[in-house]
Amino acid sequence: MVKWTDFERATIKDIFSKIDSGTDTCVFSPLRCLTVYPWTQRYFGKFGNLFNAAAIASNPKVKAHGKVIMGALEMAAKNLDDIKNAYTQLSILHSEKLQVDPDNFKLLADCVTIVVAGQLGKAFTPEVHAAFEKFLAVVVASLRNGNAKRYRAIHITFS
Ligand code: HEM
Repeated sequence: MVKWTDFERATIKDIFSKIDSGTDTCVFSPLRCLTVYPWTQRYFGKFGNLFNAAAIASNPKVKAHGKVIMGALEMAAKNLDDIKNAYTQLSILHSEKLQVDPDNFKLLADCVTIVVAGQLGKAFTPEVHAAFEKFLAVVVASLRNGNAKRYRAIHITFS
């Protein structure tokens, strides 16, 4: 079980109170991810035009998906003591249905960090960064969990 200090709990809560998931700001993390790591576009065939940074930035489906991702991160922040269980369905969805290479989770998490750092400015101190990095590491590990189960199952089948 992950242990959180009072400072980490307060910091994560504070960050989500400062990020307004109703605004365009939360859109920047998938936008950045799809632009900087273009291979991630392959999972979003249904999203239409992702041809270049301008197309990605003006794509309404990317915008909507940014809010969906921030919603999932807020859900993790509200379930700090059991993110793994809170993410069970999401993890299975990404592993079994969407078949996302789990290495991509860390890339998106890094994009979220950059966006949050930009929004918080000077308030994003090294200590705040460390707390948020730990939070995202737990989110990424919880999302990877479905894959771990899948590969264990494959291993059992073939051994
Ligand atoms: C911090 C990491 C991530 C979080 C919190 C997250 C969260 C979510 C959520 C909440 C959904 C909607 C699930 C539903 O409809 O029930 C979703 C869908 C999806 N995610 Fe992720 N995701 C993450 C990373 C990624 C990455 C790295 C990729 C691919 C590179 C990806 C690809 C997708 C795709 C293709 C969908 C379906 C989109 C659609 O058809 O509307 N996700 N994700």
